[in-house]
Amino acid sequence: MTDRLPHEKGFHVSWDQLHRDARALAWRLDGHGPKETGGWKAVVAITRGGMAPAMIVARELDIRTVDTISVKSYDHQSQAQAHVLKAPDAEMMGDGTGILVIDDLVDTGKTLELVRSLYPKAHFATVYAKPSGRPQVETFITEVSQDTWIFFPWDMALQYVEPYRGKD
Ligand SMILES: O=P(O)(O)OC[C@H]1O[C@H](OP(=O)(O)OP(=O)(O)O)[C@H](O)[C@@H]1O
Ligand code: HPA
Ligand SMILES: [Mg+2]
Repeated sequence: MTDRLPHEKGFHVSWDQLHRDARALAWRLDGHGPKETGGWKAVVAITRGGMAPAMIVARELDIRTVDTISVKSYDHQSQAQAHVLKAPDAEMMGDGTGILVIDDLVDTGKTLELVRSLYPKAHFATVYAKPSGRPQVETFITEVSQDTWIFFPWDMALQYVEPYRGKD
């Protein structure tokens, strides 16, 4: 995973915004499933960040078969490696034809690169994308610059902030 400290900008996503963007992603994907499987046959969420977007997409597209894949990234002397901790149902996945793989965002693209190597015919969709990862994703909604850290609603809490014009 990319460290957020060197990121210059922050992009804060509320639940409401996430909901609207995930719905927009679903609408973009609607009707674009492959003919050989009669459209999209299942949604696979990349845990954990892909789970909320995947649920929203599955609801919008009326897909009730939902599975997960868990990918863990490791840093070996700055060479990031990833491996699968939990795979989705192998019989359902096949080569990925008709499967919609959903994640919250693509950053370097390493997570999707690994999943794509396992299911080359799947369709890869994220809500947000950064330029380095864009080649790994077929469909996304909003692009942010590489030096932007995206803050998701499940990682944030409402808190008091001082008025802009202070008391002194
Ligand atoms: O394109 P990449 O550089 O691979 O980064 C993107 C991935 O990193 C984050 O997940 P993370 O591994 O932090 O786990 P989480 O979803 O459980 O928070 C994010 O949810 C993506 O899955
Ligand atoms: O910008 C990000 N935000 C949250 N998690 C992430 N994992 C990789 N990049 C990001
Ligand atoms: Mg993730």
